[in-house]
Amino acid sequence: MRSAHRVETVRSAERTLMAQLPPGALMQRAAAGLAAACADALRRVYGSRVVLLTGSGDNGGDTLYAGARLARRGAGVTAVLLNPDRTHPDALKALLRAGGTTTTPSAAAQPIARADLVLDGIVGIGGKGGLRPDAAHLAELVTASHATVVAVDLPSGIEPDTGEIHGTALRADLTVTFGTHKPGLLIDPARTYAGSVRLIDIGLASTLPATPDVESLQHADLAALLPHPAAESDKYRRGVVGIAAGSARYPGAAVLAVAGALRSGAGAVRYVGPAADAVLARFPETLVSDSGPKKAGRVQAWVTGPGAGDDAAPVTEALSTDVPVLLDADGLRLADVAAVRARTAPTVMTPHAGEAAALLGVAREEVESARLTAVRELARRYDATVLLKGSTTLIAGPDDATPVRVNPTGTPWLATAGSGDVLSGLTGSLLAAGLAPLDAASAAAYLHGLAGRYAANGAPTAAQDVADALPQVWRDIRA
Ligand SMILES: NC(=O)C1=CN([C@@H]2O[C@H](COP(=O)(O)OP(=O)(O)OC[C@H]3O[C@@H](n4cnc5c(N)ncnc54)[C@H](OP(=O)(O)O)[C@@H]3O)[C@@H](O)[C@H]2O)[C@@H](O)CC1
Ligand SMILES: Nc1ncnc2c1ncn2[C@@H]1O[C@H](COP(=O)(O)OP(=O)(O)O)[C@@H](O)[C@H]1O
Ligand SMILES: [K+]
Repeated sequence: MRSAHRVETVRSAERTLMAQLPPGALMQRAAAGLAAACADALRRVYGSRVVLLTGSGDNGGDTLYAGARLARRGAGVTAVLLNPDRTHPDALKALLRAGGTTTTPSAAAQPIARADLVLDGIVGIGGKGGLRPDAAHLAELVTASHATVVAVDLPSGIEPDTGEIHGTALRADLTVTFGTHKPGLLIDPARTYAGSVRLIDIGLASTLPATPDVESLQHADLAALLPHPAAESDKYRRGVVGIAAGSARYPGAAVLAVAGALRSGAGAVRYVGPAADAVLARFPETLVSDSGPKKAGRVQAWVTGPGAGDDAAPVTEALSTDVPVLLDADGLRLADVAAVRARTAPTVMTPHAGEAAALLGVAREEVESARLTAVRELARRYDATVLLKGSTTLIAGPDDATPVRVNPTGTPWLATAGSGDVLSGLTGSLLAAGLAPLDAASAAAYLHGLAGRYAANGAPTAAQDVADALPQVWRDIRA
């Protein structure tokens, strides 16, 4: 599991750790890790040209100490001081002793244009809001240069706790972060500003709380979560997933939801709705029932909503059962908030940003720019597990104390019609297999993202191909 902690939590853990160590020890650990990462990025340090964008806080201090280490190895290092009077004094002395030089923001254009490497030490976890004008000007010069950009702790200008960006932020190729990930490094829009992220161990794990604020499943977590049939399994023990989806107008949504469910570990898939012929033509193994969800026979989880059009009946009926329900697409609009809140079994909702915006009564852009706030608010309002789809898929449980999950595997190739229907069936299958709602939804997002990558393999793909790639993803994870 990859963990991320909010600034307040990081600060408190740092205080506890610092009290156990000699003064400055943490900053030296950070600077040593940062210098090593920069050396890797440069490949050859001796003779390279390095520019340090230096703010007046400890983020600037880390940067100057790392610059001193690079200067001692033969790099030509120039520090651009945004606030010369308030620059970290000891770190500045160390740089100058190592042979580094300083300059002002107004004279920074030439050194930045000639740099091989730029370190962004303008602001770290002490930042608020977008970059101020002089720092924003430096960010423009960096964007126009060919230098590799390494952000120190975070790309300056992003909101560390949420991944929001208000104004200008600096775009990095690599972010070297200290002690723990910060939520903003994992969540869009800020995530794309961070480039690849390298975590430096400064000993903080010993003082951070065990429960992070945000977390992200990794391969090993998936391998442990995926259901696997045992010797005594039968189709009911493996889980029967019910799909109440599709309409005469949108039969394809039902077919794709069934496709996702069949390839995700359920022992059987039951279908109810007007698209039975289309479903059977493609998947003869589906159990089709003429009645609604309540009378369809044994089912351990229902998926409802994809392609439903305006028919609220199957949605309402599925919600009235006492098994987990996945609500997607039209189902989100057709479901009554009070009915969802009143359920005793879990509900998982899977809106994209547009659907989430409609449910929250805000503009789509508001959801996209503040994903963490939106997913938490929906989970709270509906007392449900909410999976917010998009460039970074987030999953929140109804309880605020539970970390929000961020899916690390997504790919923009998944932005293709019907891929969300595959995800619904997939999630339903994992719910039917007995996974807890947060695990089912985050494991499904993980599998779906990888299946999108496998299916696309660098070229356009379609939703059916994503479903077809699921078994190979499954095999690779279990291997
Ligand atoms: N604590 C530790 O043990 C360890 C901490 N470590 C490091 O310390 C960093 C945190 O340092 P920090 O607390 O000094 O804050 P920091 O991020 O440098 O920012 C403060 C400066 O930014 C400025 N500023 C603010 N907003 C701005 C904006 N929008 N645009 C432009 N400027 C803005 C603000 O200006 P002011 O408001 O004071 O005028 C002030 O000068 C952390 O990220 C990590 O790198 C590591 O060494 C490991 C051990
Ligand atoms: N830019 C993106 N990057 C990664 N994944 C994306 C992106 N855009 C969309 N997706 C994913 O593609 C899927 C699209 O689902 P959805 O919007 O419901 O489409 P549909 O309704 O056509 O099935 C979701 O899993 C979503 O997370
Ligand atoms: K920074």
